[in-house]
Amino acid sequence: MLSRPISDINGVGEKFETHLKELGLFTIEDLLFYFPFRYDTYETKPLTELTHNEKATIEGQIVSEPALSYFGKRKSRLTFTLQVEQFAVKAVMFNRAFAKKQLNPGDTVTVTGKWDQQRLQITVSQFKKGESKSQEPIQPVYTLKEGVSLQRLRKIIKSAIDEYGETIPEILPEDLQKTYKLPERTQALKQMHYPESRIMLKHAKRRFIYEEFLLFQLKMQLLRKHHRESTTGNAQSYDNDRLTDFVQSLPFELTQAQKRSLAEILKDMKSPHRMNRLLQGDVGSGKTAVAAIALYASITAGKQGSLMVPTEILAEQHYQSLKGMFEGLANVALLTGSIKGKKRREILEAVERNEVDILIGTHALIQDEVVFHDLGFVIVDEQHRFGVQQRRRLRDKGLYPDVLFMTATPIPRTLAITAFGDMDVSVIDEMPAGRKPVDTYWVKGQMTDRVLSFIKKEIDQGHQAYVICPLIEESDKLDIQNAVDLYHQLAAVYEPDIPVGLMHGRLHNDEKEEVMQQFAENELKVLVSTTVVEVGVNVPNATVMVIYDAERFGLSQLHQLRGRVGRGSDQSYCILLADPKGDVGKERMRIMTETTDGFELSEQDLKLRGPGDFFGKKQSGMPEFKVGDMVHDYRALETARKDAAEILNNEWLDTDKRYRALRDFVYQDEQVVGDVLD
Ligand SMILES: Nc1ncnc2c1ncn2[C@@H]1O[C@H](COP(=O)(O)OP(=O)(O)OP(=O)(O)O)[C@@H](O)[C@H]1O
Repeated sequence: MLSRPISDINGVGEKFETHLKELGLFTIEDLLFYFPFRYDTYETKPLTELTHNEKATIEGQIVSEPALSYFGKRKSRLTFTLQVEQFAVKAVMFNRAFAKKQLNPGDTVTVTGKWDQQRLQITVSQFKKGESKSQEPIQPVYTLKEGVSLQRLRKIIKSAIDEYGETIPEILPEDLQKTYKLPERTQALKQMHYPESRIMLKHAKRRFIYEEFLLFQLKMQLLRKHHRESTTGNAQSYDNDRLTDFVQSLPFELTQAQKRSLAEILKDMKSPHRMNRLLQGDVGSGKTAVAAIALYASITAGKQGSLMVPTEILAEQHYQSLKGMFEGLANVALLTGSIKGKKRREILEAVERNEVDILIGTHALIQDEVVFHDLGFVIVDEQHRFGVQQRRRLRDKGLYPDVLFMTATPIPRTLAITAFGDMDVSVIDEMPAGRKPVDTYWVKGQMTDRVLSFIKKEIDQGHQAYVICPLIEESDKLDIQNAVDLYHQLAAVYEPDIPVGLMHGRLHNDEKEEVMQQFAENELKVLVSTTVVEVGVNVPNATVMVIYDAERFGLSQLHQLRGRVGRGSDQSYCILLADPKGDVGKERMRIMTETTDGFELSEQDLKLRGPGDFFGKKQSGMPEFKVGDMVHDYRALETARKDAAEILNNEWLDTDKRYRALRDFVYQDEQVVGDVLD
């Protein structure tokens, strides 16, 4: 019934239907669930309770003849006096000359607009004749389009409710409705469109938020379960003794959090199901170390492993460090876009012949020419930088390889459970012993000279410094110019005593490699760089991170950059040079100086920016909710997640009569039925 076309509703002709389709409304169900994005309230308050500049609704009697005047090109102003309680209020209406005829002294009107406390004046945006009691106090506001006016939309929604309202199925089982005191579905739906009171609207919203989150969580968790149970994977029987020897050969003892994450990963590897796990941890918490051990486990099981990272610098760095770690134990090779010709062919052949145990690289790894002999384990670093397609292509190069995603962006729990509800998650929430939190300062641009002498002082003590240049877009020519300029400026200050290097994305790969190598070997003391060093770069001797125009970066990015220092046991410093104009910018700087905990910081970031922005718009892949808001309605989300888990654990969805309607609804989604996942 509800899936019938919208044209079945009285008053929807062909033309109107076309306009509605442009709004994404095809069926009666689409229309019924096309909820307002906002509600305006028109409840009157006594004048004395109004605050200056508030949007207010007042009711009064017109006591002066409305006066119309014109100004500019066809602009008009209509003014009249209203008697409200014992006060004379001036009402001003712009560009509504037509209203003069409708408004007469003695009339009672209800006007809504911006309230000016000092002048006892209201700038009217809406008016209605008659007392406020006769008006609807809460007005829904919908997204509209040309050809679809508010009145017309409301009219057909009303017809749809009248005609089809009773056929809307209740999908939540009674016990859940009772537990959370949720109104019944049809009733709630009516309230969403025609709210009778604030409180009834609140309950209606609560119901739909919960319903939306529960359905989402059920689908995500079903996908995960499905993935675990039905996909054949490889039970990798790794050699425990060799693995233990390897772990013991590392120059440090693993933290408890590293051990826990490793155990979770190894358990997945041993099981016949395919691993689909996210390893997250703060910058420098030792994720790469865990990943390396897991890769080694896979090798002892006779498989090949592969590590895909987002930048060439990072690929090179991982290659160098893994080569060192696996000296005499495994063959490690590097494949990036800049390795060409004969060398490339040799590497590819070696990979195919199983002479390479671990292949590290950028997205060059997913090209068709790369053929593995037996790929058993895939690690994808900074996974949100790769598109879903890219990740899938790498995974498909093996026969059901285990997949581990790593991210150094500590994802707030709120987001993790929604965005990655289909993955298992391991968290490294502990820093290696001996780390000192990075001291972070926010200074104004005019203090640059003092910052430069501070850098010198640290370098005199044998340390190194990064100076990050004001840019956001690596591809922007102007920004590269910024980096080059800053480099010349600093070279003029420091050289020849202190060698300064320059790094940016437009450098030739050989040059990049060379600069990084020189910095890693302490030949360069200061590295002026764009954000290419943002992820993963590991030079523990660097203790200073200076960020120019820090207000131009988001909190997560600042935190990533700061994570390049404080990687050894020496005290490190992060200096944010910033003159933020707006409050959000100032707030960001303040948060940075107050916390070094990446998880806390990203929660704050989420609040400042909103979830849509968190991963960058394009790659976000974040679910969009119609009624719920992940940040604001966090508790509902958490509750829904737990309830979904309980429903699935008890198999109520499949076996319990009370859950039948919910089950039908969940299984309507093709994603849940098919084997789609990434
Ligand atoms: N348990 C540990 N104890 C001491 N040092 C450790 C430990 N684990 C890793 N390290 C060292 O800490 C540094 C950071 O580790 P690693 O590169 O693995 O972190 P990461 O989480 O991958 O960092 P990022 O997110 O910045 O890429 C490295 O120099 C590494 O050798």
